[in-house]
This record gives sequence, C-alpha cells and structure tokens, in this order.
Amino acid sequence: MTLTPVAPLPEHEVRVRAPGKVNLSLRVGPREDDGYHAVSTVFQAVSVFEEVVATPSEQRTLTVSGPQAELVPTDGSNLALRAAALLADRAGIDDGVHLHLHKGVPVAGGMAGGSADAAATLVACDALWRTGLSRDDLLELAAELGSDVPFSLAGHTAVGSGRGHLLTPALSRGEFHWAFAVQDRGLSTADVYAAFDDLHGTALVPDQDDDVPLMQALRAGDPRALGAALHNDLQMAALELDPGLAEPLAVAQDAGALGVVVSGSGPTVAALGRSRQHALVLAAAFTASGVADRVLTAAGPVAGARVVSSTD
Ligand SMILES: C[C@@](CO)(OP(=O)(O)O)[C@H](O)COP(=O)(O)OP(=O)(O)OC[C@H]1O[C@@H](n2ccc(N)nc2=O)[C@H](O)[C@@H]1O
Ligand SMILES: Nc1ncnc2c1ncn2[C@@H]1O[C@H](COP(=O)(O)OP(=O)(O)O)[C@@H](O)[C@H]1O
Repeated sequence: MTLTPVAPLPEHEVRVRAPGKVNLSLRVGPREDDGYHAVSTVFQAVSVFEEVVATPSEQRTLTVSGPQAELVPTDGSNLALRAAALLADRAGIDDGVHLHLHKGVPVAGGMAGGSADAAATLVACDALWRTGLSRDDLLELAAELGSDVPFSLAGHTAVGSGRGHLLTPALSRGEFHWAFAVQDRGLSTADVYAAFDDLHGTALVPDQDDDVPLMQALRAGDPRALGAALHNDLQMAALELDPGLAEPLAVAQDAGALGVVVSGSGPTVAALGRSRQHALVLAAAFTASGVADRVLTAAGPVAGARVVSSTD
C-alpha cells in the first residue's frame, strides 16, 4: 500500500479590509464634561484601505507593513490590539491572535486609519473566534475604542452625532472622486480639538440643518453642489498648528477642484474632482507643486469593514 502525502491544512486565516474616511462636513460644538466635543459630521468612506490578517497564535501580537509603518506603535497601545483585547474580554475568550496590519490609510492623517484597523480587527477576530456577538454588539465595542471606529465598521455615508459615534445612514447616489495630499508629519486629534477651543472658546451646538444642501447634493449625486457644501470647523485649528497646509489647499483650488477641505483633524487635504480623470489631474497638481509627501486618489462611498477571505 502506498501512502499519499497529505498537504498540510492552510493555517486558519481571516483577512479583512476596512476603508479610510473623509468628513464631508464636520461641525464642532462645545467640549462636554467627558472631555469630548459634541459634533455633527457627515462621513464618507473612501477607497483607501487598511488590511488586517488575523491568524491563531499563543499570544496577542502585531506586525505592520505599508507606507509610514514605522510610525505605528506595535505595543498594547495599538488600536488593533486594543480591539482584540476588548472583544476577547466581552466574549469571554482567552485565545491569542497574531494581527498583521497592511496600512494604506495615512497615519495620523485625519482619515481614521487606526479606527479602520480597530474595526477590521473586531470583524476578523469575531470571525476567527466565532464569538456569536451581533453587529450591534460590535458597534458598541467600536464606540468604546474611539469616536470614529463605528463608522469604520459601517462604511458608506453616514451622519455622526454625539462624539461622532452615533450613526444614521445617509442616502448618496453615484461615486465621488477625490485626490488627497498626504503629509509625513501627522497632527494629533486631541491637539487639534484643543486648538479649536483656543480659537473658538464657547462653540455653538452644531445644527444638522446647516448640512441640508450637502445632503441634497449627496442624494442628487451632484459633485459640483457637494464641492460647494464641504465644511470643516477644525480646519482653522489644523492650519494654526500646521500653517503649511494653506499650500495644498491653494494648489487644489487653483487646479479647479470642485471643493477642497482638510480631512477631519488633518493634515491630509482632500480635493473633490469632477470625475476620476479630474481627480488624477488634481493629484498631478499636488505632486508637481511639491506640497505633499504622498498623493492618493480614491472614490467614495465604499463599504465598511468586511471579510475579504477566510481559509475556514
Ligand atoms: C476629528 C475626527 C473627525 O471624524 O477624526 P480624525 O481626524 O481623528 O480622523 C474625530 O472627531 C476624532 O475621532 P477619533 O480619532 O476616533 O478620536 P478619539 O480617539 O475618540 O479621541 C481622541 C481625542 O480627540 C478629542 N475628541 C475626539 C472626538 C470628539 N468628538 N471630541 C474630542 O474632543 C479628545 O481630546 C479625545 O481624547
Ligand atoms: N493601528 C494604528 N494605526 C495607526 N496609528 C495608530 C494605530 N494604533 C494607535 N495609533 C496611534 O494613533 C495615532 C492616530 O492614528 P490615526 O488613526 O492614523 O490618525 P487619525 O486619528 O488622524 O485618523 C497615531 O499617531 C498612533 O500613535
């Protein structure tokens, strides 16, 4: 009798992709007693992705690759490891996991890369460990990890209230095309909110009615109207901390962007194009003028954190 060698089973591996975001509108109210500002924001998930690969392991460990990987902490402060620990705790699991993050979203760039890693890790470990938690349970854990994490899980287009963590899906037609001017230097979200307080003192409570034209532009799939309605209350604070951001803002305007805005707390600058082709023209203008360390193009909206492959 001859024995046919059996190929080893592939190691169980779950691969999840989660998108970055741009805040189409970010309206900031006063700082509340919990230290957070009440916000009203309209998020759009864009096709710049983080990928998280989760495999079983004795310990909980992490490796990182991609542009700016050296800027990402690999200790317990990493949002992905915090997400795995929180999920294990809530689900009563003490399995280890190895997480590999491949970063496509700028680090500390105002596009929620860390939040995307956390959301992707919740989805990956939930699948690996078969926790049986519901989507709503995962959204609750996401909100504990950070204000932007629920949106990274949900994706598409949504209005965020509270700290930005309470989401209402918003209607949006068609695709919008963006060019992003990315900087190697990051901006700390906490510092930008503190600079906002210094500039504005007692901010007004944000009013969602201010975003009616923006919501109409989304429903109509009208990039010109969307460009005119882009708004970011943190932009002045980001410019105060990083005056050099005036340059990519001006370059995009001169190159005919339909609208240009600092993404979230910055320093990434987002420029809206008329079409995919026009977004490439805007990206070329960023590159030619030397105002960005890296340039990306992307389309939105796209889905939130999703399993892309699983060996089991
Ligand atoms: C500005 C925004 C816009 O979407 O995104 P980023 O630019 O960071 O991507 C968000 O409000 C950031 O969300 P996120 O990055 O998840 O922040 P968190 O970890 O929750 O908070 C980091 C710090 O930011 C400040 N913070 C955050 C959210 C909020 N509504 N008010 C705040 O004052 C607090 O000082 C907090 O300690
Ligand atoms: N998985 C992660 N990826 C990136 N940064 C992380 C991660 N976990 C923790 N951090 C820390 O969070 C900071 C902000 O991260 P990031 O989410 O990229 O930016 P932003 O909040 O501007 O969207 C980083 O400077 C880094 O110190």
